[in-house]
Amino acid sequence: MSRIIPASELILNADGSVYHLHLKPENLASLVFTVGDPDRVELVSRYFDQIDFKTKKREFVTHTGRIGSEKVTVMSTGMGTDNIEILMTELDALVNVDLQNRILKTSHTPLQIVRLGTSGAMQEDIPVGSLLASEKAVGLDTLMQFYPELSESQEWGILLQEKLNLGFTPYQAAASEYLMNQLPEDFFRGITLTCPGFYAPQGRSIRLKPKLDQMIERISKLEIEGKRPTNFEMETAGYYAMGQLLGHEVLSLNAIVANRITGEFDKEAEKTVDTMIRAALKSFTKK
Ligand SMILES: O=P(O)(O)O[C@H]1O[C@H](CO)[C@@H](O)[C@H]1O
Ligand SMILES: O=c1cc[nH]c(=O)[nH]1
Repeated sequence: MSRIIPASELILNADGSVYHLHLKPENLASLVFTVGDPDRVELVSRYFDQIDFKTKKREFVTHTGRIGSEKVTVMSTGMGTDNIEILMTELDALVNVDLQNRILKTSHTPLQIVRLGTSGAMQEDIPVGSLLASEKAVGLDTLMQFYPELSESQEWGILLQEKLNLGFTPYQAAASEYLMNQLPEDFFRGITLTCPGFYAPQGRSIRLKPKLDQMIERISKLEIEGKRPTNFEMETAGYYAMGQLLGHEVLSLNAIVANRITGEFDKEAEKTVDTMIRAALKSFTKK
């Protein structure tokens, strides 16, 4: 007999929707595009042929509709891997838990989840305005301290711990090869550092000086099998790790809006994000 998940663990709203996302199973497509910024949701759904469902709770804004005959969802997550843990757990519950009876379903349904985010490059030859798919992501946050060990090798986490003298081992997880193979060649492929903050955790200094001296210089020169860390953002490692543990296909795409070596910010960031959105819709939908 399957465990009945208590009401305090799998929290449902009065209408039967999952607690934070405010979605019911029928509101979700199996292809889900995610964005950090709630205002970016409509920049994706404006390319849908029809929108059948819209909802909003906290930073989680969802539009579900169709491109041609294909059902597609776009939703926002806000910033940080703590939000990604909620997103991935509740998306998974929508397809893999019998919400009425509060038991796990006996068959597993995988989702395809594609992040459409912004990011800062840490290599000079990845200019602002370019697009990058994260092959692997290394999490400098503590989320994976609370979940089972990831099955893949953790060489980047171990190297970063050693070179930055960290008191913990960052975790590492990879993109879905299935989704990556559908992406055009003109996307850079890279090793993404997922940081638990935008300023000091990404080597930025406004009034407070980051504790890690020369962080960007130290990280950007690291190399494993001819590959170097490429970019900073705040969610990808959480997506990849949760996707791996829960059995979903996940890919993170990054519009490079900052270059941390040249000090530039993309003057046409909105255009770069739109180029990424259109490339993703073309690659992952049938139309
Ligand atoms: O543009 P989004 O998708 O929010 O992604 C990036 O931008 C935010 C920081 O400005 C972080 O969430 C980071 O991961
Ligand atoms: O430099 C950047 C740009 C966007 N998002 C980040 O997290 N970092």
